[in-house]
Amino acid sequence: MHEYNLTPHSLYAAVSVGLETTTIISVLSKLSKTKLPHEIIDFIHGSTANYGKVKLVLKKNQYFVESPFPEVLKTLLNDDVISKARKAPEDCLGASSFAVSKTAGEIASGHDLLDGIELAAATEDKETHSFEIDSNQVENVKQRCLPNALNFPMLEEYDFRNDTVNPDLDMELKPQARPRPYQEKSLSKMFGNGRARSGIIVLPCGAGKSLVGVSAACRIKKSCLCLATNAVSVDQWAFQFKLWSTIRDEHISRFTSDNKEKFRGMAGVVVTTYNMVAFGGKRSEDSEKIIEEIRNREWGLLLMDEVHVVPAHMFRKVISITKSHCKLGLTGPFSSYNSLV
Ligand SMILES: Nc1ncnc2c1ncn2[C@@H]1O[C@H](COP(=O)(O)OP(=O)(O)OP(=O)(O)O)[C@@H](O)[C@H]1O
Repeated sequence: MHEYNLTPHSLYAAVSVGLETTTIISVLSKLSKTKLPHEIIDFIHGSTANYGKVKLVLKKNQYFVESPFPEVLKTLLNDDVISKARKAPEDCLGASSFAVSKTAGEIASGHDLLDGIELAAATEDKETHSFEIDSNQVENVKQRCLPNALNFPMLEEYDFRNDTVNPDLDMELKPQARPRPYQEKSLSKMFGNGRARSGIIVLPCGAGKSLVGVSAACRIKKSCLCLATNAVSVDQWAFQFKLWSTIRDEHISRFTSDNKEKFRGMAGVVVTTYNMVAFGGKRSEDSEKIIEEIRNREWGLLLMDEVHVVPAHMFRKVISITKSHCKLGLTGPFSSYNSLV
């Protein structure tokens, strides 16, 4: 007998991979022996209603919390962690004002998770309100927005096809690279609505996580920073990129203590280790230049190998040092959970 627990978190996980409130309810009703109690239906509605109302966006190397609903931003700013993470607005309108842009009524498109009136208002106005947050605080702000706290889970989707700011990378999957059905399935969850969703893909050892990572990078076609746990893994990843994709040699580089390669061109793939990025001590002149380049660039994809073995403090550090539109973690099944992560 299998027992499943319906929690705000499990429902958030479901909507974040594209399942809609109505689908969740109708499938549960179909599978249920008895009529679905009202409390359960209300619980599902309540747990999924806020998804999509708040978005985390990277623009010109700065992170913004965006929403078509200024009152939602005000609610978030009532929270201590978030209000401290907010960067002081540059205008003189004070802390209660938000930057308003006219471009992003699209926040609600593809989701039937906002109710009709809200949705109409959001798309009609095409007005988005936002405030900037400190990049070092991004992970803390995200945590505060989760269902067990303020319950406005932040949507992190990268509309890479419409990103005209960051240069494209000429990189395709080679014809002989044919992702297996389970690899394709994990990619389709990531790219479900034509955008790249951040998240973690869990596959068993030897199932071919590298091809999944390389395929994701080939779909996004923007600069990609790939983080591995050690120098041997860095070499393997660089090899896998060349094996499966058409990336040109000059567009891929390794950054380890032994190999400090630079890529030429506007966009490229850099493969390095968590340690190289997070290292806080004195660096050689060469390393300093490369790390500056890593810090200053807006990465389309941050590909993180073996995320389950990376300690939380290091994970936070690399996330705050590097600015990326989409973050993809790859890992094996969590057989022994690392309590630090
Ligand atoms: N779709 C595919 N078609 C052909 N070969 C594949 C495919 N996917 C993976 N492979 C091969 O399977 C092997 C294992 O792949 P990979 O090293 O990426 O696995 P992994 O999940 O990273 O394993 P580990 O957990 O040990 O790191 C490699 O030799 C790879 O070339």
